[in-house]
Amino acid sequence: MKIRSPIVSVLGHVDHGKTTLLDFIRGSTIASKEAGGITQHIGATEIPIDTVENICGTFIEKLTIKDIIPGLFFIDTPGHEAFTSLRKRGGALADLAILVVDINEGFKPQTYEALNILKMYKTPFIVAANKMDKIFGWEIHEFDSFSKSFSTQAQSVQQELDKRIYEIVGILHKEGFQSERFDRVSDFSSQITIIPISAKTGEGIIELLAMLLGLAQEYLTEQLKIEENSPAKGTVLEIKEETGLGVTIDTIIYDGIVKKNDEIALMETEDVLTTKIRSILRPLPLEEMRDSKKKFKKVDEVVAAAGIKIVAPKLENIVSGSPLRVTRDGDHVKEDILKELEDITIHTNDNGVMAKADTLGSLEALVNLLQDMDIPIRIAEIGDVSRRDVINASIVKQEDPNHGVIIAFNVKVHPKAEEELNNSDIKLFSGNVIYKITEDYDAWIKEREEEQKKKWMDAIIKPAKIRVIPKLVFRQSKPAIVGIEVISGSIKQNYSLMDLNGNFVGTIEGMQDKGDNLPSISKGQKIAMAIKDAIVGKDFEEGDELYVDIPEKHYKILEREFKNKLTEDEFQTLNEIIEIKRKIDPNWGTFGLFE
Ligand SMILES: Nc1nc2c(ncn2[C@@H]2O[C@H](COP(=O)(O)OP(=O)(O)OP(=O)(O)O)[C@@H](O)[C@H]2O)c(=O)[nH]1
Repeated sequence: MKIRSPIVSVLGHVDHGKTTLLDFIRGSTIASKEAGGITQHIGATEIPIDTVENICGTFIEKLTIKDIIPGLFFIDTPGHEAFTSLRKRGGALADLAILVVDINEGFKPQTYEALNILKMYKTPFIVAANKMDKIFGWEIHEFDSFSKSFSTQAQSVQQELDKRIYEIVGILHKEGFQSERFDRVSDFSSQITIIPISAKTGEGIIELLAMLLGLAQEYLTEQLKIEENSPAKGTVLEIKEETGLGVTIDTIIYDGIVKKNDEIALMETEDVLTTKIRSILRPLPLEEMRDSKKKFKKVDEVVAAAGIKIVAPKLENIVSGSPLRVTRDGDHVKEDILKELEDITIHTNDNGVMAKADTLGSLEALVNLLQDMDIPIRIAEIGDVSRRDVINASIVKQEDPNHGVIIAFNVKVHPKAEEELNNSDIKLFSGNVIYKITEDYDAWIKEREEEQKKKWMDAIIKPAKIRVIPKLVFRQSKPAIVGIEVISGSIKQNYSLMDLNGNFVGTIEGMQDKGDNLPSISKGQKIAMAIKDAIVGKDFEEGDELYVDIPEKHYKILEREFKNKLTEDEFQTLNEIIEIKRKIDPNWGTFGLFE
């Protein structure tokens, strides 16, 4: 058994300072050479524990974990990519996370997204409230601890900082987390720690590093134990073509050992690949890299945690985020990986949306989110949007218009697919903020439902009443043409009319005002109406009030869906119509048991 370094990922909204923070941590440690500096990995930087101790001094005296872990392993890919591509089965690859929030801007869309990812994977995290040096009046004390620097600030500056911290506390509370500024936290296992920092001046970095160690001690002692001699497990960060080497994979190994000539299993878009490692490459230390063109050193074996470049045949179709497993005779690694691929990509719905994402991890995040929203998924795939995807969506759309769409996260659209999209009415929801994409989709569905309702509403015969104006009979019959006034509601051609006793009077053949044909009329309008099949003096008289005859089915839909959309006088007229109808059939418009 060996204890490995905790893997730490940095997340946050664009420009809130993730890269600057990582650079600062790296830079300050490169500067302190006497402490042994840092180890470069592919996609990661390891800060040896001696260095962390040197920086933090008395801040970590009480922690015992510093005596057993080799260091802190920071993942260099900042942002949500780090999380969505850096996964291991059923969880995030990162053991800990730093959620960077610009203290002056607060939470932004990608901050929420990062928080959701942390929730999904249940990753312990701290909040770095960055750019505190930008608070008006802040006096910079480079590299100082937060506590020291804060104590020298003017009272108004201190108050302003706290005000902003409490805004973050408020938001986190809404998101289901208790949180506090780190020096006021009473229970580290239930409260999220907020550390005000400046990634630019280095203020507060001491506490940030100390707190990461504290968290590691609180949560991770078991998780960090690895078996040095077990076959390695890792995650593919990136697939890269390198001159002279061909296609290579940048990989983080989080457990076990990997050796040259080992057989490894990896995931392709639709299958599992096994291949043999030709060489393992590690980046050279920073100074050596500057002097020579060579960036890597060949090594024979590597033990977790490590970031390495692997050279092997047939790596062209590996997906980023793929698990990497060293295989040994007779184990089930291949089946395991295939099962994992199926868990994420196979969906049994005949009708459902098409989900596309760039990496396995981002596809998993997208699939999870869609499932949480009860959106059925027909196909989930890694890769850019292709013409075939658009055609597939069109097929679904014929059956199920709401789900004949493509929801694409962090991928491109092939020119052929673009063309196909332009020529069809398939909707593409795409972008690089997952929950913004799903929100847009949701909004679109709601809009469609409203439109649909409006169409229904228009098609439904609604309550209305007219009065036949005396002395305005233009024709007695075939059709009867009389002057009328609409007393309530609105009326369209082809509506049927009934009298006060529910007797059928005739069907409206046409409506005219000053020679213009009118498709519909509404309350207050006086017009000439042609009524088919009716005879004035027999079916109705001058001065009569006539009602629109509402079919029972329409009434039921009105009652169920649109009652609140009726105007007051329409509502009154509806009640009169019900009364008339029920004089003939007491059960008219009542709902049966199975409706
Ligand atoms: N004043 C001040 N500026 C900062 C601080 N941290 C970052 N910045 C500046 O903010 C800008 C964005 O910082 P980055 O580190 O690139 O932000 P990021 O979150 O990595 O952004 P992406 O990599 O694009 O997602 C840069 O101009 C930084 O110099 C800070 O603590 N104080």
